[in-house]
Amino acid sequence: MSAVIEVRGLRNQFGRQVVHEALELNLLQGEILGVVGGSGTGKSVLLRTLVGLNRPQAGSVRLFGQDLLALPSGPRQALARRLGVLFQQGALFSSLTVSENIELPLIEHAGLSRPDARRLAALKIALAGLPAAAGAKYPSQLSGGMVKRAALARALALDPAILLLDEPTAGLDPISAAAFDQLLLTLRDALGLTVFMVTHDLDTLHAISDRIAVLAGGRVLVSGQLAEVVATDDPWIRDYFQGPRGRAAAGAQPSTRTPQP
Ligand SMILES: Nc1ncnc2c1ncn2[C@@H]1O[C@H](COP(=O)(O)OP(=O)(O)OP(=O)(O)O)[C@@H](O)[C@H]1O
Repeated sequence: MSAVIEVRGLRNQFGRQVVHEALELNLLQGEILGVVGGSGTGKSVLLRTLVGLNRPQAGSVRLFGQDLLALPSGPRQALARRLGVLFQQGALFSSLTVSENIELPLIEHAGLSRPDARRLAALKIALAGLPAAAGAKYPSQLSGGMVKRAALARALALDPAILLLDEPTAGLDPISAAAFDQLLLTLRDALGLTVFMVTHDLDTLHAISDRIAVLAGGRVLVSGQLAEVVATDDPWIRDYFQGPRGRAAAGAQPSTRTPQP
């Protein structure tokens, strides 16, 4: 399977703090990759680097074979538009309705007229599993789960090839989180998306990830299918996957899962 994102020799440093050192990662076409690691291991910084919001000190990020960091700003922004991002807090504009939040990139980047953008926004709202009436609401009028779906609808606005999600189920109750997991799986299958998902949610990892990458010590300690990762001899991995919550998540999963495309 081909890699749609290839990270090589990545170094990120803030002052004296080295967050990533010689980090290597592949995101494979059509997969859902779960990215885990202890707090502060640089998962969000990695996501921000992949979408061009953080410039690393060294290394390369190839998106669809093109070196993101070497491109001039115009082509770099065009390339980055093939990525849909769901940030940790949703990051919707609070002064705009849900529909207006989705219309904005359609008008700014795709050059659509306001009426066309509104029609397309309504489709994205439905795609994210929200009722049509949610379009006229402001983010503050939505539940946490609805905010996540609205942010997902916006991330899907420009028909991205890759979705990057920062803790998509954080703060959701278990039923809403499980519904969100299933939505991601459905969208991946229906739209042929590739998904990079930072998460602490063990249930999500078990339910929908095809592969898992574990960040530790500034690099990807291991990446592979769940069984391979769980078998890695590392204290953090053992505590994380085989602690009480890890065992509960493993026990809660049905024995069959949608196979990887
Ligand atoms: N712009 C920045 N300036 C300085 N330090 C930063 C910046 N962005 C991130 N950091 C630092 O980099 C480290 C990694 O941050 P990051 O948010 O990527 O961690 P994380 O793995 O996503 O953590 P969590 O699981 O708690 O969300 C942290 O110590 C953070 O303080």
